[in-house]
Parts: sequence; C-alpha cells; structure tokens
Amino acid sequence: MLRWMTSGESHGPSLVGVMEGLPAGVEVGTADIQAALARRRLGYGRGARMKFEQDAVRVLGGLRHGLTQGGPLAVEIGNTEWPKWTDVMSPDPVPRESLMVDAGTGDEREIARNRPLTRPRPGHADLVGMRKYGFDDARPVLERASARETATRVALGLVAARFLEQALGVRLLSHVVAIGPVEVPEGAPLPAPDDAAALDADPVRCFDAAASAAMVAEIDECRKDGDTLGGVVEVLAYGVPSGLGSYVHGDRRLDARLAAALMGIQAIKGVEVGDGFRTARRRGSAAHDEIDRGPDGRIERRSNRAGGIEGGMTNGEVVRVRAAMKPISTVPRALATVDVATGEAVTAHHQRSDVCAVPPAAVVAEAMVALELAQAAVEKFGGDSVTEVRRNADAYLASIPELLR
Ligand SMILES: Cc1cc2nc3c(=O)[nH]c(=O)nc-3n(C[C@H](O)[C@H](O)[C@H](O)COP(=O)(O)O)c2cc1C
Ligand SMILES: C=C(O[C@@H]1CC(C(=O)O)=C[C@@H](OP(=O)(O)O)[C@H]1O)C(=O)O
Repeated sequence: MLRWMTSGESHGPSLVGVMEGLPAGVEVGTADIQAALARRRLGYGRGARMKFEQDAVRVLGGLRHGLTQGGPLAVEIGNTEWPKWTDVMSPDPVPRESLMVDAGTGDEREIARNRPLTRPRPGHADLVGMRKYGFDDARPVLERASARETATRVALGLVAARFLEQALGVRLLSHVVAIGPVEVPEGAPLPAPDDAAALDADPVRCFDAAASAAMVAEIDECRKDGDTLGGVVEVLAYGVPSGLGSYVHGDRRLDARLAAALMGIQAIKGVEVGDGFRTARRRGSAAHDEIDRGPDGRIERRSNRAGGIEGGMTNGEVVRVRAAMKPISTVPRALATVDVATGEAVTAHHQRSDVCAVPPAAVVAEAMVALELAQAAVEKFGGDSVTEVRRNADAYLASIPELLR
C-alpha cells in the first residue's frame, strides 16, 4: 500500500510531505524535486509571492545516495515568507504585544499581517472554516486551505512519477486546454512526452501557439479589470499498462479514484475522464473506441475517447483526464461580504493573490495523477523494490493470452 500525507501552513516555517510504501530503488535526488517545484511556480498570471518564493527543499528521510530505501520518504519545503510571520504563525504562545495590530513598527505590511481577518472571501474556505473550527479570525483557515500546500504534493508526485517511469515506463505530462473563455480547438493535436520541455517553456503551459497567445491576452485584460480567471487542465499518462484499477467495486474504479484525487486540489470543481461530458452528447456509435488488430497482430483502438479507462481499469491506451478550475476567489475588485466582527456589509479582504493559477494547477494535477497511478501500480504488481515491481509487471503482461494482447 502506498500512502502519503502533508502538513504545514502557507506562512509557517515549512511544509512537510511523507510518503510510505514506496518501493526501494527509485532513482531521484533533491535537485529533481527542486526542479519539479520550479515548474509549479511558473505560469503567466501568478501573484507577487511566486517571484520570490524559493521552495527550499530538504529530504529528511527515506532517500540515500539518490535511491529510495523502502522506508517513509519525508520532504520538507521551507517557506521564504516565514521570517516575516514568526509571531503570527508561532507554534508556541507569544507575548500579546507582539500580536498587536500595530506592534510599534508603523510598517503597513506588518500591521496588515497582524490584523484579524474578519471579512471572509466568497469562494474561499474563510467563512465555513471559521464556523466549523470555532475561530473568530480567518487566518488559521486560509493558512491551511491555501494552495501553498500543493508544493508538497508536487514534491511527492515527482517521486511517484519517477517510480512509474523506472518500474513501468510510464511518462506523464500536463497542459492547459482553456483559460476563461479561450479554449484550445477541439481535435487539436495532443502533446507527447517529448513535448514536456516545450510545455514548461510556454507562459501558460498551452500546446497550441494561437490559443496560448490569446490566453495571455485574456489574463492581461482580466488583471486590468481587477478580476480573476479559471480554466481547464489536462493530464496525459503514456505507457500505462492495462489492468490498473478494477471494475469489482466502486471505490476501486480508477476513474473514481482519479476524480477524487483531482477534486482534492484547491479550486478544482469538475473532472472529466477522456471525452467525459462531450461523450454524453454523442450517440453510442460515435462515443466508444472500436477494437481492431494492428499490423503486428496486437489489439488496437481506433480512437481514445474513453481516456484510457474502461470499467474502472486502464486499457493500455493513453490515460487522459481533465480538471476544471474556478477563478481565484481573492478578487482584487473585492466581492461583497459581511464583517463577522461587526455585522457590517463590507468588501472581502484582499492583499495580494494570483490572477490566474491554471498553469500551476496543471502541474499539481499531473502530480496527483502520478500519486494515484503509483498507488494503483503498487496494488496491482506488489514488490518491495523497483526491480521486483518491474519483474512482476513483465510476468503479468507476458501471461496475457496471445489473442487478448
Ligand atoms: C496553484 C493554485 C494557486 C492558487 N492561488 C490562489 C490565490 O492566490 N488566491 C486565492 O484566493 N485562491 C487561490 N487558489 C485557490 C484556493 O486555494 C481555493 O479556492 C480555496 O482553498 C477554497 O477551496 P475551493 O475553491 O476548492 O472551494 C489557488 C489554487 C491553486 C490550485
Ligand atoms: C503560495 C502559493 O500560493 C498561494 C495560494 C493561495 C491560496 O489562497 O490558495 C494564496 C496566495 O498566497 P499569499 O496570500 O501568501 O500570496 C498564493 O500565493 C503557492 O502556490 O506556493
């Protein structure tokens, strides 16, 4: 069983991710994790913080001389902001004076940091989080609800992706297919694994040059209007062997598991497997992927509308899933709310935020798919080392009767 968990707040000292059940022998290093985190910081439309955030990585356990050891992997990611937040986010009690709104520095930013947040943002976790956990300030809610936490998922997801590649030859990538009303045209070519560097180099991780330019222009317009944008991302997994997941029970269906994994990302409000909602509008004859025999006698599909999953199991085609992200809820032209300290009608608090975080959300979605596929692969093939997983997978694939291959 492969399991993982994260801890940490957006402005705390650091975030920590722990992953347990990963086979020994995955080749990975601190620099690889650092590079994955750099991909998450990219993207036109991100806010001020991403310009200075360092994502300082320290591997605390589970890795030795560039190889996983089979024990829990622990990764710490330091928050560059921490020195400014040592009092507000102190784990231990601090003297009351240092938490006073104006602790004597007269610095506006210092005052803003210390002020209780009582004007909850519509669309963020603020209001319900205060109710649920009994806080009179939204600070502790947003600290943990914040997508800063996704840095940890990307770190663990990179290790999961390396495992999938080294044990099974799986290669993942992510791209952006819509930002606000701008969409990549239906039927546009899909990026392949070797296009990963080109996607990282595009300002919005879009594979279609014309759509990319239009997305950048849309973000500029939106920023000028003091507004925010959402969009749609797609994750592709090439080389996934047939048979991960199962049809025997709903919670073992891989499409259900991927949907939950993607929905668990902050601001994701819809998931599509393969052609998903578009399939619902087609007739059956135009909705499925007909089965054929290729020149080498192996079974082939004439299309991949299912996104590589049938009956809750991978079918050997490219796994393709999409996630829809809502616009950022910290809208600069702030939305109406109620000050929960006074009951007055006010506008929601806003200091800084991303205008559009769809490109980094694609990187996070890729990490979530890697983690879910790695879990499914460990369940299917077992094994305590990469070599053993590979041997088990090869034996399974070799055992499939000729006519079913
Ligand atoms: C990569 C990424 C960056 C985000 N950046 C912001 C941001 O700067 N400001 C903001 O209000 N929300 C941001 N969000 C979304 C909030 O974290 C999210 O809306 C909030 O936790 C409430 O959860 P919900 O939208 O799923 O209901 C971001 C989400 C992601 C995935
Ligand atoms: C810090 C990250 O994203 C943050 C996600 C986020 C939110 O509300 O989700 C709000 C912003 O944080 P801050 O208010 O400190 O600027 C984003 O910058 C990150 O992705 O590393």
